[in-house]
Amino acid sequence: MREVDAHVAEATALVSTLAPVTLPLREAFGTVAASDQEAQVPSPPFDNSAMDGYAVRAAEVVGATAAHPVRLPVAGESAAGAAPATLPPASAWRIMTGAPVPVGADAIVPVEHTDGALDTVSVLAASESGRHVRRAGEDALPGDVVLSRGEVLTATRIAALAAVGVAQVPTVSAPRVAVLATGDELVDAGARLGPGQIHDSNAVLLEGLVREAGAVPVLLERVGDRPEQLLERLSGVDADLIVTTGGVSVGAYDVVKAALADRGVEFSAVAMQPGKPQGLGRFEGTPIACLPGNPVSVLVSFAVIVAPMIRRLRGLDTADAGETAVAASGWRTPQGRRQFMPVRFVSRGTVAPATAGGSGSHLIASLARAQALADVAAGVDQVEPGATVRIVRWDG
Ligand SMILES: Nc1nc2c(c(=O)[nH]1)N[C@H]1C(S)=C(S)[C@@H](COP(=O)(O)OP(=O)(O)OC[C@H]3O[C@@H](n4cnc5c(N)ncnc54)[C@H](O)[C@@H]3O)O[C@H]1N2
Ligand code: MOO
Repeated sequence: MREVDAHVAEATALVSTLAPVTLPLREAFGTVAASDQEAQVPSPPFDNSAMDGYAVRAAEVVGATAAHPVRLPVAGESAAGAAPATLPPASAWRIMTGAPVPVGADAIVPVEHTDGALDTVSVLAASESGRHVRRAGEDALPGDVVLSRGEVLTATRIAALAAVGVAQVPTVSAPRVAVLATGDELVDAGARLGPGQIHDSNAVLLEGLVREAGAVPVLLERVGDRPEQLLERLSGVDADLIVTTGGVSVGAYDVVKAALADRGVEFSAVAMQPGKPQGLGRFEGTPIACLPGNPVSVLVSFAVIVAPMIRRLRGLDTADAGETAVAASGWRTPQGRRQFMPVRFVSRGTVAPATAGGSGSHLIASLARAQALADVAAGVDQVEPGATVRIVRWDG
């Protein structure tokens, strides 16, 4: 049997990071930055008021109290969006939040600390230089790196770029991942089950997992156990990666294996449970991963093998996050195969098996509770309560 790490290394070697494209910010959500991005303008771009109130010279309101207000003529007013003004000596300037601080002013007195008058204002509290002034560049200066290469463009990062004057960004777009389920026994969700039939849950599982991993699913119409039909379905597919499920084992009707074994896909047994039978290679030049049909095996194979391929396509680091958790309850593990047990978090940092009946690879309904996988080494045959386990996730 092939070691898991060797198989994953072969899988990731099949793909390379997609060529960068430059996208306007609004189209860049979820893509990965292909280069560092620097601020083009300072943030804030100019000194501005943090409060609705009056811009003053702090030195001119020294000692102001409610009992002994300092009275200053109001020389003008500025709302957000106004051009910068100049504060004449011995006066105040009515100002709104976000408006430029007038030249000469060095403090803002909030309106609550005044009588709010429009002609001559009574200042009821002293202020100090710099109070309630948001300084130009205190957040970022031109040339500061706001986004680093390899970072995902999240809402906050896109907002930061917008603020510092970056309108478009070179990014690696979401890869297109084609998904194909196989099997004569499959019918769509909602269809009445005939004898021997089951609902196709792998196609929707993979479609969602691909999305959660930051890629775009391309759902191909399911095929039965006929190799010619499968070849026809895959021929000419426009995708960066193809993922199939089912038909890779040693059964008499293992359609994927029958169709692809002598067409550039290598089938092997990987020392993992579940997910032992696997295929990897290229179909018409496109990287392809052929996963087994059991639904839990699909989830595990995706998390362990396909998710790192998608990460590489996206230009993300494929290294493991190194997350661990403590087992709240124990479970048995198979001999000689590294186990990936679907687990749920019972509390922060503590996990228990998500599937009631152990690690059976058909327990799809129990997967609704799974939040991660616990990775248990091949040499371990029992996870004891309180043991530390490595955690594998499947999202991007
Ligand atoms: N004699 C042996 N039999 C099996 C072995 C073995 O080593 N020797 N390995 C077992 C293991 S482990 C796995 S995993 C499966 C893999 O089988 P296949 O990849 O060929 O998958 P199928 O036979 O097509 O399906 C397996 C199972 O999953 C169900 N299935 C398939 N597609 C879907 C779908 N889209 N949605 C829901 N469920 C699906 C299918 O009905 C089967 O029950 O082989 C073992 N056998
Ligand atoms: O390897 Mo199979 O995926 O155990 O059920």
